[in-house]
Amino acid sequence: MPIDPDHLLTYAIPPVTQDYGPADIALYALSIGMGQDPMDLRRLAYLGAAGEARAMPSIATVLGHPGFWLADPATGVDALKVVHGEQGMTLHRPLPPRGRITARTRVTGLIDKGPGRGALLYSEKTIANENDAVLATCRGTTFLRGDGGFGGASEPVRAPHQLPDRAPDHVFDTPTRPEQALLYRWNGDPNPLHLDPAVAARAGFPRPILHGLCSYGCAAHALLAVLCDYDDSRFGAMDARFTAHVFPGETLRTEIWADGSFRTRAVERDVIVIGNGLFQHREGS
Ligand SMILES: CCCCCCC[C@@H](O)CC(=O)SCCNC(=O)CCNC(=O)[C@H](O)C(C)(C)COP(=O)(O)OP(=O)(O)OC[C@H]1O[C@@H](n2cnc3c(N)ncnc32)[C@H](O)[C@@H]1OP(=O)(O)O
Repeated sequence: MPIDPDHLLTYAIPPVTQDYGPADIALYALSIGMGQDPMDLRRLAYLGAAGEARAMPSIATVLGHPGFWLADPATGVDALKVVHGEQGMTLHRPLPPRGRITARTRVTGLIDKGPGRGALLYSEKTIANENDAVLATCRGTTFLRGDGGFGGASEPVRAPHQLPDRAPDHVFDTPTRPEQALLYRWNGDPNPLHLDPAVAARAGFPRPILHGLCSYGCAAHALLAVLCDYDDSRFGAMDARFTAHVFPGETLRTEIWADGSFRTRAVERDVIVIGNGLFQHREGS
């Protein structure tokens, strides 16, 4: 049954209010592979190893996470075929290490790629503090592989950032662990595609794949290290496209250019898994 674009475009995703603190931000940092060097105090700052933990900027992508709402049969979406296509975020101010936030997620667009090609669902999440000041805005593209050809518009699509045509200036490796997705899911995405081999097989993968937002967090760590010297107040915005799946246990190598362009490679298979990346410093930092 084709999806009903009007229903999806107006689908009411409930707002999420969340109290978070040191345990949540440490879980997030561990689940994106931070803390593997127990001698590096700059990384360990994000785990609260010495003093209060700092919030990794990319935790904005999971704070107030609405969950895997596309699995609701009322959306009409073939949830088994859903993959995360693109992710962006802008931090308007540094995220405090603890607090109460309210996240509001809404669908902002739906693009029909045609029968057999899929559809793109654009969404936006804003995170506000108790004074209603917006801390961060997150932008997502969900690739609905099984839902093209519903008769919708094929424009406008977001143009992906073009990377420089020269070798990167820096590389930063993050080894992931075979059980990475089992830990990462506790940030709010229990999609069985990442956990259950039978579900992964039905979706067309030989084994469960890593959450896109986990790979995104690994890349954010690389950008924080290389371009911000672990100072989260300098982290402004980050946009990227998920170009191929990642298997937990692979090493993610983020290749970074001085202008903020980046991409991430799964080293063992030599496949670009995040492409078209663009990082920006916070204005004035
Ligand atoms: C906030 C949102 C939250 C969403 C959460 C969802 C729940 C999560 O638990 C799910 C996950 O985390 S899944 C894991 C992470 N994602 C992935 O592994 C997907 C990796 N990418 C792919 O498989 C393919 O690129 C694929 C399948 C994406 C596209 O592959 P192809 O079909 O081969 O694409 P191609 O033929 O090259 O291009 C078709 C048209 O689509 C555009 N496009 C390609 N990749 C895109 C992408 N990643 N995002 C957006 N658009 C994309 C192309 O430009 C092309 O457009 P056009 O026809 O206009 O040229």
